[in-house]
Amino acid sequence: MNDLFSRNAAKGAAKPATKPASPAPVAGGSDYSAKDIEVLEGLEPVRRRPGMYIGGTDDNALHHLAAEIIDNAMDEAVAGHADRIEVTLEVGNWLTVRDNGRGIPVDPHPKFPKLSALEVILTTLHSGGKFSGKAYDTSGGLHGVGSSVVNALAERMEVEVARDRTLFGHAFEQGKPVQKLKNLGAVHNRRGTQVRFKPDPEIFGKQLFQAARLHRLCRSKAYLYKGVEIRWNCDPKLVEGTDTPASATLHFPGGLRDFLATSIEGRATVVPQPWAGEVGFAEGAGRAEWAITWVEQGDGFLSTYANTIPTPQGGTHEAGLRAALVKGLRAYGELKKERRAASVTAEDLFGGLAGMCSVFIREPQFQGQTKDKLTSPEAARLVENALRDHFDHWLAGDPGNADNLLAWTIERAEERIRRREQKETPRKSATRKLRLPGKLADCSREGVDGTELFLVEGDSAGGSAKQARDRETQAVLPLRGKILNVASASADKLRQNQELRDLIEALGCGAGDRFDLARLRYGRIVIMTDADVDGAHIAALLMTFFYKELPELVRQGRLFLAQPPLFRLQAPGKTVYAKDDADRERLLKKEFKANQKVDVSRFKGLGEMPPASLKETTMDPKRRTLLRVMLPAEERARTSELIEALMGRRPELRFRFIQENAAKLDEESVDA
Ligand SMILES: Nc1ncnc2c1ncn2[C@@H]1O[C@H](COP(=O)(O)OP(=O)(O)OP(=O)(O)O)[C@@H](O)[C@H]1O
Ligand SMILES: [Mg+2]
Ligand SMILES: [Mg+2]
Repeated sequence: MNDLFSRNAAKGAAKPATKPASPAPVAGGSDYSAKDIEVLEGLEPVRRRPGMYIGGTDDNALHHLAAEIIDNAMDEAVAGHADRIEVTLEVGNWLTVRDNGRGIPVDPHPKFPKLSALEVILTTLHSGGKFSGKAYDTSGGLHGVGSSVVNALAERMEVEVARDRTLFGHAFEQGKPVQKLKNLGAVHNRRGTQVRFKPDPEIFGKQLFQAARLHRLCRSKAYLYKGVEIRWNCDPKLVEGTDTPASATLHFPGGLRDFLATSIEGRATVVPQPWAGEVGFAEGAGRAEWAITWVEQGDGFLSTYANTIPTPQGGTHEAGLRAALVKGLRAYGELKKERRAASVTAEDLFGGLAGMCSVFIREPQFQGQTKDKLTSPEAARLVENALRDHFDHWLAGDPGNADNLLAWTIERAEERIRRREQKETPRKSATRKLRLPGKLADCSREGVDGTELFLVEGDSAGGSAKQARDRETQAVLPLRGKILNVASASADKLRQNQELRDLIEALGCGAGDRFDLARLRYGRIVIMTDADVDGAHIAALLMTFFYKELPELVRQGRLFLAQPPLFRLQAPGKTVYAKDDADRERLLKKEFKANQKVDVSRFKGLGEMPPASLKETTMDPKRRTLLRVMLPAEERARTSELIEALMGRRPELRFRFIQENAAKLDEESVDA
């Protein structure tokens, strides 16, 4: 090690050097000098600043420890030296990872002859066999940091290496060796490395490894590399009452194609078969594997990996994929003489994309030790070139597929352009002169895009909704009492109704003949009434009002129904919400154990729901489901007739209108 950087050298040098040169301390100043500069040695920096190495000390950071050790075993497998990895989680937060690879070298290290290579690897940062590319070809490890960081942050770590028919053992606590490397005698039928460790509660507090999360990690690793079998095991107590298996053999010769199939199970896709394949890069620079499709509704996802390391923040490989797809689709559009294809952007094509892309490259560069993003510059070009060709062939080979995808993407592009135009009519300038009803709690965002108006029943529900909302984008208008039955009321009578006048004022777009969609002040209008018969009636009345007075707003898909739950089911450590009786029975069976005591409460109204629950279940765009209210084309002509029939004379039919028609007509779940 370099003496210049050792702590004592720094201290020794500091004293004589600073005295003569340091000026007299000024008032309030400090005497800040070289003696204040610390140089941490060995693994101390890891314990002092875990964030730099594992991104923090939270749940993600904790699980990153497991990923580091599993990644090392995967590197050994991908290099062709191991084909089996066993991952075992015990009660007490002990995790064991064992592979049948070459085993970490245990011979004395040339640079530190008194230490085994194993000890050097585990007690020094930047020690490893992946710097030169001689021992590994396309490894996920590259810094020589991972296993030593885990060791530093473990209360105890026990390593066993089986090499040349001999078993060796070593043990560490908080990164410090507590014994010498031991020869544990002869072994047969065993080779490879086993690392067993327990994260240090001094660093991670009471946080524990979660079986579900580790199982998922193992599963994705097995999908990413067909040449490995991962045996997952955990104490059955840790997965009681959950979907996670206590043991599983994970081996997927179908690779990413199968991974995608299980990940989108049951969702309708734009193309019947995914675009999937595998291709080597030019000049043996590595390879890529991918499986990609597009979901018709809701958001998609894109998971990218480099040398089996997940890269949630994307990076250069993802940029290459984007470029290949966007350029490929535009070129196809040109070929088909579809002018509108030129306006397609990555956003349009990737919003509903669902898929995975995994690359294996030499000497990858990542951002930081958590490796959330690939930064190797050459990856963009390698991926784009290799995938572009393949994508072009796929499009040309199945015009049915390709035309579907093109039409779907163009539709999204046009929707995006429309949204942008709306946004350019700024909210406040267009509406400043408007009178707004006093009880409207408006949102603060300028512009219409992304904003919502919630129509709620009564002041107490209004109060809850105001606390539960996102002030920036969500406005709340409480409507008092039953609004008029609009189907049988005359236009004059309608205009006199205070509640409806307030509603039209808040919307800003006028009604009837004076309706102008461009002046609508919100992106979405959401009817949020109690989950009972009265609530359904009010919702039906409001929907009728919109059909009659602002039909264009409905036609444009701007009207929605919120879906508040009716029941809360609670047991220690678990809360779920049910939307009706059937749902409650289903959840009781599915979510809780047979003999468990579950506290079931029924919400009398939204006003009774704690704002946090209302937010979580009904209002938060990330977690709720909304129903879009729309009439299918063939029903549109009959709209007024239909409404007369349901709302005019026969009140007993009212509830059916919302229950059946609203559910089966063109509504779709959004935000899901
Ligand atoms: N399961 C294993 N089998 C064989 N060798 C291993 C194993 N685990 C670790 N090693 C050796 O120990 C070295 C150090 O591992 P460590 O995780 O600290 O760093 P790295 O994998 O090289 O890089 P990174 O810090 O990016 O993970 C590796 O380069 C490899 O030579
Ligand atoms: Mg590593
Ligand atoms: Mg190391």
